[in-house]
Amino acid sequence: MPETPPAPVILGNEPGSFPHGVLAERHPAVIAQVREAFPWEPAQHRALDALLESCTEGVIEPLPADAPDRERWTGWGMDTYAGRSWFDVPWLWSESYFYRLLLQAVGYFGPGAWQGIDPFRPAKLAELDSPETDEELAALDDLAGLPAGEQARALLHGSLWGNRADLGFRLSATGGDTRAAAPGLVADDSEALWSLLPPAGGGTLCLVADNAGRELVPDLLLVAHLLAHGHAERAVLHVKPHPYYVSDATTADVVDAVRRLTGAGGAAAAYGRRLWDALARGRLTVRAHPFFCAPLPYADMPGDLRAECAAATVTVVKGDLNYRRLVGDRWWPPTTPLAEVTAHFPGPVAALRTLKSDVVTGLDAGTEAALTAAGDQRWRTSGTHALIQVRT
Ligand SMILES: O=P(O)(O)OC[C@@]1(O)O[C@H](CO)[C@@H](O)[C@@H]1O
Repeated sequence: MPETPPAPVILGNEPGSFPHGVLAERHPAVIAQVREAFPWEPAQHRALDALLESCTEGVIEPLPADAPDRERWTGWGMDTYAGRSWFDVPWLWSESYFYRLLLQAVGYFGPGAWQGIDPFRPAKLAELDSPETDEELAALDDLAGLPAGEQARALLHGSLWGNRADLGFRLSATGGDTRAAAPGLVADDSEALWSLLPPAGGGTLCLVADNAGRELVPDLLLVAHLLAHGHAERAVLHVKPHPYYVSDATTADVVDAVRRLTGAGGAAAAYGRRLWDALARGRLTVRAHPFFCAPLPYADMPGDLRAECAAATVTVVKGDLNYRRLVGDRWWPPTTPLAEVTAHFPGPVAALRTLKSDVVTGLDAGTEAALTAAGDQRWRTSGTHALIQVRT
């Protein structure tokens, strides 16, 4: 296969670009949201003030000497980027580091009384308790009467479009209208995914989760179905080791989601009980590897995680950020073959993602031409389009 030379890494330093808007507008909005979410103490308010000033006008500061993960961040490039503007370093790196410093500001890593308090939890719980979630769970009663194959396809699409319900995405003007009509698939390799996961096929599914709440619930429903119908004998759900990108799922969010299901009526409760049972029997495992909050592409995955993905029948990566990390956060021409940019990945991999950043690969030439003909490039970032891509 011909090698495509690596495209330029995306930075946030071009005013008017989507990445620049995230750094200049979304991050201040996230700080404002966090500030209002809890009755913080003066030291936390001062730290949030300092972070706001740093991330908009200042430079990247290293973690404090006693930060528990300082060494890890040194290995992830902190010394290289310290002292530089947030806008001039790889966008993926500055976004990740922003969330790390936000947790620092509110005392998440301790020591102290605020250790382990998730600053995004009120927003996540509000979403989980929303009437929209009620409606989505009630719809499961209608699904129950359909043949298993149709249920599987509906649940796959539920998981895919669940990625639109992204709390961080709703915070800034640079995001699109998440209720926009006429969503479209720009690539659909779902048949390849089903051939990797046939009914009664056994094997292990790795699912790299993205957002909590209205994305994690359909992800869990899909996993419950795949386990119940033997598409996988075992599933490993990879979540974030700590709060990240506003709504990313942690273990606590998995617990909240499963309890939300078991506490609901009808078919939803049956899914919840299946998941509860699968966890108890070791058929479903939750993992929170530190690399899932790393500011690096999956090409740099450490050996233990590589081995896990290599042993899986398929690894399904959810959402926009995981896609950026899978293919590399670069200005790829959209027709760059997916097989080339995912050649590093240690086993079959599937991406389920709504498009919320500029990165896209693996489009066929006709699709790209039709999308770009309109002149409006918002299909890349507005969350109105989605893809199911598979590299076997
Ligand atoms: O991974 P997710 O939840 O689908 O999306 C994450 C996201 O909202 O955050 C980034 C900007 O902060 C973009 O990559 C994307 O729009």
